[in-house]
Amino acid sequence: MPTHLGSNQYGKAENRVVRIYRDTDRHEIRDLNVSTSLRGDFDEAHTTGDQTKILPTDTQKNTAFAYAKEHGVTSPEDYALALGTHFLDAAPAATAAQIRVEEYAWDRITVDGREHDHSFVRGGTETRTCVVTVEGRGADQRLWVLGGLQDLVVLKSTGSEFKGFLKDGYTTLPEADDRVLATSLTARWRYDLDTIGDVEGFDWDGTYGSVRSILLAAFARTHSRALQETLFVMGDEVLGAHPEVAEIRFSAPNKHHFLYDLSPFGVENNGEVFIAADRPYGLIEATVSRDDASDPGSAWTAVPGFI
Ligand SMILES: O=c1[nH]c(=O)c2[nH]c(=O)[nH]c2[nH]1
Repeated sequence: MPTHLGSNQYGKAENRVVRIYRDTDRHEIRDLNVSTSLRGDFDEAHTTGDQTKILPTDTQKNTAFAYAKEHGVTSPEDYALALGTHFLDAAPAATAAQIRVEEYAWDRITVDGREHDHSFVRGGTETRTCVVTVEGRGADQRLWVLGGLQDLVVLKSTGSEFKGFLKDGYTTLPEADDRVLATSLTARWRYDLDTIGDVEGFDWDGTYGSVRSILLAAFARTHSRALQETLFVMGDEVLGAHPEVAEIRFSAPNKHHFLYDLSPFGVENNGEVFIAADRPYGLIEATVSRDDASDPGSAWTAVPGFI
């Protein structure tokens, strides 16, 4: 039976790299989950068993740790760009490298009103993410950077409605003038590197913080007629404030909060007691792009969970 090898990639997933900066008494911590992946001319490794062109995943792991010291982790994006570029030099058969990073937040512990120098408490459920893709070498090299966050859990206790929707014989959902709106937001945004220009000097951390703040403020301020509308407003505001962001994609589970029926007990429930259902959930996904956004190229190739 004739067969052939289709698309493939390989690398080391989920290297838990923790970099501590301890040059002064006030330590800094970057806590990362790093996945590396190479694509290219690796057919023989699969079809004949010849591993000559394979840079082992173990070597990729070692490099991820070594680069945390040799290059440093000033931001996930800067570190991932250095690592991705390195792998194209190290593995001649690779045509592209993809580096995916999740960063876990640590906040300083406050003791007697002062932030401690070297003690931290894990911050929230959310993680910062980035995906860097490096393709080609030398003058033909192309880079793509996605910033992002996942599991940013937000809720508004009013200022949300859902009504006027299509109804058929299976519709039971009542129209809601005032409901709880909650989601665990995942967002990824694509940076336009031509607009950024100086990739090495760019303030990746500051931009991440600004995008996150805009998303939260837009969620809070927008009177929501649907989660779909809220996502669009959030994306539109990020693009309005950040010319260096070409597009933003969202995946947002609608974490339903249903009013609990207390009438059997003769108790009035005036929008005060809800049951938080964990499944099923509505899953709302959307992309907001600039009309003149640059070509996404390989930015989204093999990025899981995105339309
Ligand atoms: O914001 C919402 N969007 C929907 O598409 C939808 N569908 C639904 O049942 N509830 C909601 N809420």
